[in-house]
Amino acid sequence: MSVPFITSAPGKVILFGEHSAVYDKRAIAASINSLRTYLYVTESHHNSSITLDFPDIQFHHTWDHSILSTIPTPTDHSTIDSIISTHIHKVIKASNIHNPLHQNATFCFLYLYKCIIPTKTNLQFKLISTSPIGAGLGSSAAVSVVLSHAMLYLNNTAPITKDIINKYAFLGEKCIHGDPSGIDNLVSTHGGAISYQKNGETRFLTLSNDNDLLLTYTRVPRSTKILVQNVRILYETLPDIIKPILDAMDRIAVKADSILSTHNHNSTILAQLINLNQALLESLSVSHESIEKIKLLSNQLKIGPTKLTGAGGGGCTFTLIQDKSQLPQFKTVLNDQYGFETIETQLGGPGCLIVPHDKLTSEHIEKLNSLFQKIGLLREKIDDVLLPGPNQYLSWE
Ligand SMILES: Nc1ncnc2c1ncn2[C@@H]1O[C@H](COP(=O)(O)OP(=O)(O)O)[C@@H](O)[C@H]1O
Ligand SMILES: C[C@@](O)(CCOP(=O)(O)O)CC(=O)O
Ligand SMILES: [Mg+2]
Repeated sequence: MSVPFITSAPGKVILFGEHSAVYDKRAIAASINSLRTYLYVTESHHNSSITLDFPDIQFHHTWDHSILSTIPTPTDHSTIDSIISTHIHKVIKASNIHNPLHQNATFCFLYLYKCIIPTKTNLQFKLISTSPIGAGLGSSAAVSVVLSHAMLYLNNTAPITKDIINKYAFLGEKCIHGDPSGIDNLVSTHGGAISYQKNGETRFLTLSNDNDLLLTYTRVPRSTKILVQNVRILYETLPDIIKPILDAMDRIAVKADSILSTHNHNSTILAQLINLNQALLESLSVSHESIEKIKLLSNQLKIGPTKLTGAGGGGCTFTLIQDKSQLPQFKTVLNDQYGFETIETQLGGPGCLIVPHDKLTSEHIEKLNSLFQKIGLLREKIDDVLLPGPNQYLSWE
């Protein structure tokens, strides 16, 4: 068997079009080159079993394969089958898994497992992330991508393409989100910057180098699935009012696409589009007082426009940095007065990557075994061993 090996996928920022993307409107998102999710797959110590070790959400579980074989194998890999879903929920209940984060992750894992590698056993899946979870940075998509990539590698029956990884990652997002647009898994699979419309054209964009953003993590937990459901209720209750709002969000993303597709990015108009998109998201009740605090402060200090990213309700914002003179004060107030975490990052990093079994040396394996044993590691410590880039320790491909 081709273990151990490791896969990884980036987090993402939705620059324009979250929520409206679910209604087939255009959206623009980009990967984050410094925040990634990693999946280390090794042989399991428990015979004929599957073990999940997800320390970021304090979840660890082992199933004997006889339990998993009670779940039927899906035939259609493009949608969630209700009968199979019922069987998986029965296994989750019988396994006494009650925490919603654990249930989401388990359902996603088991559905993809039954689709891609239903007969494989004696495997352990260890997953860690440097990206905040449930924060609007696409952690659910990154989990879906690393699991899909790993299982397709274990299946080893067909060439692995980014398109097939994305297809299964979209299925994984459906397990966690319920009604995803597909933009999160697409950006986490391919990396870079993407202009996307669910039933329209997908275009890869080239971001200019001066895309300095400050990410601010409010530490306010929230569930994308619930936030997306709430917008759906609003849409079905007041369609004549909500449809024009979604149409306006679409036009903002289309305008931003036209600006980002040229080389002289008009930052004044981009700033206006960011502010307009944020205002429309507030009209859908997906903002939060923590987000408003960051937006007001960035305006007061004339840093640049601030907008929530992802489903909202807390989570993260991004601020397009147009004037750095007050940036130290901005970060100090956010960190010390509000207790938020600020992350300076670049957009447009690589998508999903793998270090296959034959590219891991015994030294690499020793280091990975030690790293994945530890919990609560600082982001820098994880990056030193795992982060892909010009000075990478592992041979990512
Ligand atoms: N590092 C991780 N370990 C285990 N599960 C994770 C991890 N990151 C994300 N998840 C799963 O994804 C879910 C969060 O998805 P979601 O609510 O869409 O937030 P996000 O905005 O981060 O995508 C969690 O409930 C959990 O099931
Ligand atoms: C709200 C939405 O537009 C983005 C969700 O992003 P996240 O899961 O909060 O990172 C949903 C979607 O596009 O699938
Ligand atoms: Mg998500």
